[in-house]
Formats: sequence, structure tokens, C-alpha cells
Amino acid sequence: MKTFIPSLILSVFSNATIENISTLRAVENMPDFHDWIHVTYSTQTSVGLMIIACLCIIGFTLKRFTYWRRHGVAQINPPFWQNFSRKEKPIALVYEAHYKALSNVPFGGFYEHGKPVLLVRDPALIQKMLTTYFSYFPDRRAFLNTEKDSCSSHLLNLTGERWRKIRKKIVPSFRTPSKLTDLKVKIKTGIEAFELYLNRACEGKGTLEVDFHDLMARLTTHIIGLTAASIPTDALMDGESSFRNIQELLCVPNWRMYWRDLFRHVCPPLNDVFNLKGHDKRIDLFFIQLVAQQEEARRTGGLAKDDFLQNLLDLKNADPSVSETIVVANFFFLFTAGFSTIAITLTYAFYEAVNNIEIWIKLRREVDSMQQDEKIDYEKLTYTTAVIQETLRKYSVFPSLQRQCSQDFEIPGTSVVIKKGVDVIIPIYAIHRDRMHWPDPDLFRPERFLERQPKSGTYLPFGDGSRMCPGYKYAFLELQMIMTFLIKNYDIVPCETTPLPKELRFLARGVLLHPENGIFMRIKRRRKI
Ligand code: HEM
Repeated sequence: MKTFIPSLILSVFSNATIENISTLRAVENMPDFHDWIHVTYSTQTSVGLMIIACLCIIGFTLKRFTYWRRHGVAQINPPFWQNFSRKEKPIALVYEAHYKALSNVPFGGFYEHGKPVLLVRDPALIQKMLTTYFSYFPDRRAFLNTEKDSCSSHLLNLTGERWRKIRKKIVPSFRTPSKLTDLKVKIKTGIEAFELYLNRACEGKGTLEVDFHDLMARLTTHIIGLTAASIPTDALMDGESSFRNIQELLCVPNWRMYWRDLFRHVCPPLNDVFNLKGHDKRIDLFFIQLVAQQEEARRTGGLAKDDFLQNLLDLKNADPSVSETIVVANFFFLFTAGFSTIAITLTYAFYEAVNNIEIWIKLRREVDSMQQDEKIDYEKLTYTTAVIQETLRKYSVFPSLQRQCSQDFEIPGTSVVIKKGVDVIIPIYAIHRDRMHWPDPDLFRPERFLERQPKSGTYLPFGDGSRMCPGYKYAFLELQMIMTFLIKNYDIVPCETTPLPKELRFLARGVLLHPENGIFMRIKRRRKI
């Protein structure tokens, strides 16, 4: 076998074969024999070429899938096909499996769509990579063409100077104390509209059995409509909601998205060749039209509004380098981040609280002891805040943080160099459920946040460093306001279809930690006390 393949390859190109053929060509009055020789020759050539091609593929694959081993880093060897197969497992669990497989090392390598990716486990190293060594890891993995793709050139994907400029300008609109006070008023308006919607839905039977995730998504969509664009959305109206339909397209993955992602990951230049978009065209169109309508209405009405969109429009008017695409993309992202992350967190927080009567009683005691709504000091809601923190630990909405190495980086204390362009994954879902850092990690125990501060690098629901989530204060405020409103005014209990903890599944292929098939619960107006 050892000599068979090389001799076959040689025979394809060797003079001997050519000489034989020219001798035989002299026998021109023997057509059948000539044909036979021709067929044999072309079969030999094809087989030879196929073998060469196979050898090249095998060589290339072996080289690619031993990248980490060759660089002195422990690696996970998934079956080759798994690199390209459709992900049937939620990404949180895929990375958790890698995290566990690399349990003896501070970092290790794996392969995603054939590309080497570094998974970092050590909290101290993670902390440093996100903060002290930020200049080596300033950006996330970029698969999209932020120049051409309407909804992709937003903060999450932008890099370098373009990212810095936009972040500096839009972050104050949801972080400074005065802005947070304004936002509080808008969130309250949204909650009031929701109360009418919920009471209407509970009418008749007096109780409502509902997919709590869908209910929370309607509420948070309505609120982000007010805070981001000062518009009431149709999410709290009966019947079809255009906003919810668009969100379904965005959050529920399908085959088209899978193939698009695969092409993008395996061969990024295909982005440009086929002009691949990050999202369904209908999503792009929806947000392009929404921004254009709002811009026109504000120009003709002469009315600048106090919201996220106005901030982006002001930025575009003041700086010619800020394009319409940047405005649409960032508006799209704030809108999406603003509804989905908060709806998911609320769903799991209530799921845990209603399944644990002690937690529910403690929450209610704290909320009932507070003053009337207008005067609630959310800072003082220590137990409610601990429930939110514990929810974000057990169910980290973003299961991982991503970075890309921008210049060769030698990991301190080792001789391992992370090469420029290598992707880095920080598996926060797995870290948040590691018993080394969190005793009884599957237990929902808010008290752990009242007892001690988490160790640095072990609790990262909002990321860290200069790329940290700028919306975390706004998110906390909204979560606290919605939780106090619901706990104060409604009884929420599990129903027959509420999944047991062991039955709870996350949506496979989703970017965020969506519950699969929603979480049904029963909700009823609380009797006046
Ligand atoms: C429970 C709610 C939320 C969670 C758990 C969350 C989590 C995260 C995480 C983990 C990141 C990546 C951080 C990193 O790479 O270090 C991120 C980025 C981001 N988030 Fe949030 N987020 C939430 C709500 C929001 C809200 C309400 C907004 C705005 C309205 C928002 C806006 C952003 C933006 C703009 C980025 C990109 C920041 C950048 O790259 O400069 N997030 N978020």
C-alpha cells in the first residue's frame, strides 16, 4: 500500500506511459485497441488526480485540525463532520462540554467550522484579557460585512475607530443618572399600558394561562418602542403584531440562516461575492422603513425627541462619516437588545420564583414593604436585585463572550502565543455553573449574592472591560420595575404544562439563551390586601 499510491501517481505522469501510448498509436488500423488504450489512459489519469486531490484534502485537514497541538495547547478533537453539521445543541451546552473536557488546563483549543478557537477557563486570565490586555482583544469575531449589510454595522460588530466613536456617543443616552430618570418615566408608561392589556386578557376566567416568555417579550417590546423611538408598538394589541412577527424571524433560527452562517464562517470572502446578509431581508426592510418614517416625521414636525434614535440622528447630522446604515443598524441593535435580553431574564426569574415558594414569599414581603410606585427606591430592593443577579448567573442570556486577537499575544507565564486573527471564547454559561466557583450551581439561591461578592472573572453576565454591555443599568432598572409591578399586583403560579427543572430546554441554534417552546405559567390579578 505504501508504494502503491506513489507509483500510481507517478504512472500518470511518467514517460513510460507516454512512450507506450506513442508506440501503440502507430497501429492506427486497430480502432478497438486504440479506444481501449485511450479509456485506460483517461481512467488512470482521473484516478491519479482524484488520489492527489484526496491526499491534499487529508493533508490540509490534518494540518488544520492539529493547529492547537502543534502550538503546544491542549485541544478537543471533535469528529471532523461535527465542524460543519447543523448545531442541534444549544451553543451554551456545546461550550460547556468543551469547558468540562478541558478541566485540567487554564485554556485550550477547539475548532469551529474548521477554524481554531481558543477557549479560556481561568478567571484571572479572563479578567486580564478583557481589561488589562484589551488592546490585544479589542473586537469580537467578525463574520459580517459591516460596510454593506444594513443591520450589521452596530456596536456589537463594529471594530476600531468606528466602534469607539459610536459607543462614545450613544452610551450616555442610557447610562447617566438624568437619562435613567427620564427612562424610568417611559418604562412606567409602558408598564401602565401592559396592565390594561393583561387585565383585558384575564377578563372572563379571571386567570390567564400563557407562555410567559411571549408575554414578557410583548411588554419589553412595548417599552423599548417608547425608550428607543418614542413610539407605541403594536405588541400590546390584540391579534397579529408586526413587531412580534419580525422578532420571531430574528430569534427563531431556520435552515436558510444555517446555510448562510456556514458559508460565512467557512469562507468569509463569500460574504462579498454573494452579498450575504446577517439577517432575513424582511428584518432589514422593516427597520430601514421604521427609521426613515421616524426621521421624516421628526423633520417635518420640527420635533426632536428624547430617545435613542434621536441620539443617532443627531450624530449622523453632526458627522458626515456616520451613514444612514450606521443609524439603522444601531437602532436595530438597541431595539433588539432592549427587548430580548430583558424578556428572557424575566422569564427565568419568574420560573424559578414561582417554583420555589420561599423565594416568592421573600420577594413579595420586600415589594409589599415598599412605598407607593412613584417613590420606590429601587436601590433598596436588595432581595429582588439578588434574584435578578442569580437569574443572570444561572441563565446567562449571552452564553459566551467573544473576542478576536488583534496582534500576537504571549499568554503570561507560558510560551504560548495567540496569533493575530485567532478567535477567543469565554464560556460564561459554563463558568457560572462551575461548582469550583459556585457551590451547588444548579440550585437557585439568591442569597449567595447577599453573602459575598463574586470572585473576579467568575461572574460576567454583562461582560467586562471597554466592550462591556453599556445597557446594564438600564436593564437592571427595567427588570426591577417590571418585577415589582408583577409581584405586587399578580399571583403567578406554575400550570400543568410548566416544565419541571429537568425538562427545561434551551433553543438549539439560538444566539441567546431562549427557552425552547416557551414557558407556560398561570397568572391572575391579586386580590386587594
Ligand atoms: C439582561 C439584559 C442584558 C444582558 C444580560 C446583556 C449582556 C450583554 C453582553 C454579555 C454583552 C457583550 C459584552 C462583552 O463582550 O464584554 C453585551 C453587549 C452590548 N449590549 Fe447588552 N445586555 C443586556 C441588555 C442590554 C440593553 C437593554 C441594551 C441597550 C438598550 C444593551 C446594549 C448592548 C450593546 C450596545 C452592546 C455592545 C457593546 C459594545 O460592543 O461596545 N444590552 N450585552
